[in-house]
Amino acid sequence: MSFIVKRCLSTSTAKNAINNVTIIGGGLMGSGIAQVAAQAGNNVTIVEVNSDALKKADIGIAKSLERVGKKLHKDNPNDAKNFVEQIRSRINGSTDTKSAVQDADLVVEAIVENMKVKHDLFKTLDQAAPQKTIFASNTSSLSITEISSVTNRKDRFGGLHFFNPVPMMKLLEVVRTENTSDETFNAMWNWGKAIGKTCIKCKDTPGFVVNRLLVPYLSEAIKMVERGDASAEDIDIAMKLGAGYPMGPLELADYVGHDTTKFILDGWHEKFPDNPLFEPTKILEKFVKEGKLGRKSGEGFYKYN
Ligand SMILES: C[C@H](O)CC(=O)SCCNC(=O)CCNC(=O)[C@H](O)C(C)(C)COP(=O)(O)OP(=O)(O)OC[C@H]1O[C@@H](n2cnc3c(N)ncnc32)[C@H](O)[C@@H]1OP(=O)(O)O
Ligand SMILES: NC(=O)c1ccc[n+]([C@@H]2O[C@H](COP(=O)([O-])OP(=O)(O)OC[C@H]3O[C@@H](n4cnc5c(N)ncnc54)[C@H](O)[C@@H]3O)[C@@H](O)[C@H]2O)c1
Repeated sequence: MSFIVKRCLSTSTAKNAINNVTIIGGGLMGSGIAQVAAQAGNNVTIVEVNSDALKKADIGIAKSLERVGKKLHKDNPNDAKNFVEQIRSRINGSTDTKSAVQDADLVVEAIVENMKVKHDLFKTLDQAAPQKTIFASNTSSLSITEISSVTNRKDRFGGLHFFNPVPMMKLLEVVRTENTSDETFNAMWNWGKAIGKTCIKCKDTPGFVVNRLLVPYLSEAIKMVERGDASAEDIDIAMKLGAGYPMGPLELADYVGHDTTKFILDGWHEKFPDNPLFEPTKILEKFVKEGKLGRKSGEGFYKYN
């Protein structure tokens, strides 16, 4: 990843309305979104809070691309290496939000799940980005309408909700608000298809489709551990072997990140206090307080090295 924002003309995506994509936040999700966009031929800029965070994103992307490259070029390590380098060369890093959106056709926000922090960011972005730029949030649970309310481009604003790990998960939820124009929705939808995802259309309802079903399931599994109904390991084995899920719910909660799940549940509990599905869980409180955020911090229900 180059640390200087420098655009080059991409011929492979000339027919596509969206060529230049800026991703704000290069964490778990942002780095995956940057990777798949670059793999599809987009010029990508990742914005992070400092150069260490950019370096971490770059390392994560390189590791993930190596796995993809090995599969694509099984018999030719040189081609695999070139593949990784070619995709990485399309990704730039920046710590300057304003200059990083100057040429953007699309900005995808993937920062912390907190309305105030997202509002502060989008106010800045709205002033800095050209009129044509479409804004999208990768929020897991917040209202896209509410996030967009601080901008003057509510018609050019929607949700693009990816799944973790982005390079492997095929789904993209494309969310439109009452204000999202047809043109914006179609551009987001076509971009989703161009980067290889299967898109579904969602209204701006809490959790869209997947998280409205998944988060209460994860939360109930955590409460089962709290109640001592079964161990984390046994619950995970049960759901893998008894329900055919690729990961058990506690493994998956570690994978998603306990800070993210806690933000989602807290937000919904505040908005819908009578819904028992959104009641806070003691284990999540404790994990987040202790910095045990799951796989990304090295520990959650399980330990990772
Ligand atoms: C909360 C949010 O808003 C919404 C969400 O994101 S909810 C979370 C949604 N995600 C899920 O439910 C994930 C469920 N888990 C899975 O689908 C699978 O366990 C998994 C794809 C993550 C990993 O698969 P698994 O078989 O367990 O492990 P592993 O053998 O390491 O990987 C399988 C393949 O994926 C590839 N892979 C896994 N992660 C990868 C990554 N980050 N980059 C590139 N390739 C990757 C591996 O190279 C491997 O490829 P191969 O089979 O061709 O060799
Ligand atoms: N974790 C998941 O499984 C998942 C899945 C889908 C959607 N989401 C959503 O995606 C968003 C990001 O989640 P994540 O898991 O990638 O979080 P993360 O903590 O891994 O990454 C967030 C990144 O944003 C950076 N950041 C924070 N403020 C910033 C700013 N003002 N400018 C630039 N960078 C900034 C942080 O340094 C961090 O690296 C959240 O809204 C979350 O709800 C998460």
